[in-house]
Amino acid sequence: ILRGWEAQPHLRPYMASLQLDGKHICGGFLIAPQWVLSAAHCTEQMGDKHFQVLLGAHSLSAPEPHKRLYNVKAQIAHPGSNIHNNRDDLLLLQLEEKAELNEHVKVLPFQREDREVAADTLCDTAGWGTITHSGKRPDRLQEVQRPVISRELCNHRTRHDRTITEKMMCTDSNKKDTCKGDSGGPLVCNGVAEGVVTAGSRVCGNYKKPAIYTRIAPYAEWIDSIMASRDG
Ligand SMILES: NCc1cccc(Nc2n[nH]c3ncnc(Nc4cccc(O)c4)c23)c1
Repeated sequence: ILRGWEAQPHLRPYMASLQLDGKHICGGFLIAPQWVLSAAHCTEQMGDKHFQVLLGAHSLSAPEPHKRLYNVKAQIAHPGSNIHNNRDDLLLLQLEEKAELNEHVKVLPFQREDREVAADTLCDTAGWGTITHSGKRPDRLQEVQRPVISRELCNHRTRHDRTITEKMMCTDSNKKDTCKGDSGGPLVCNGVAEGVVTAGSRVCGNYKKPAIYTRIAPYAEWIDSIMASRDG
């Protein structure tokens, strides 16, 4: 997160850190006691390693009472996701067991009605992604509030030039923005997860490249079918 601020500890108890060998790679969030939603592009760095999911954390390094690292029993990328574009950039992770829910670990509801979030709506996004262009990584969860921009503006020739589908949405990226390591985190509007951070052009903080999110509502049935099909 560029030009954001430290989140109030544990006020975003749905936040997950996807880690490889103890290193934060991507964000994610708890959508059910045993399921985390993230971005399919996050698996591009895995090689033959397996993610672990950190829940209940504010600091990545300090001991905290409700922090717990979960192994992943299954990880399902959306069948339409691929490395060449941002379409269907969703990843479902089934934890080895149901997360222990408490004040610091909670499920975040996601939008099921497939209706656009109005432009200028202020939404929140959070993550342990880089906080400077030089790639400085925070120890504690950061957050930022950004206004939604219309798909028409986001698709302008000088912005993302007609690559934003009706299954994506955008927020203004002037200075304050998501960045490397924030992929997979939620875009929360009025307390509901409307989108999942995707890297898009990977540019951060440049108003000419608005931040892109995979809208969740169009995928509600896919998400439900995967969760139901695995000892749901
Ligand atoms: N704002 C959109 C967005 C959301 C999530 C991730 C991203 N960026 C990135 N995702 N993956 C990446 N691998 C390498 N570099 C990256 N961005 C980068 C790095 C240094 C300076 C800078 O200005 C941008 C990214 C960008």
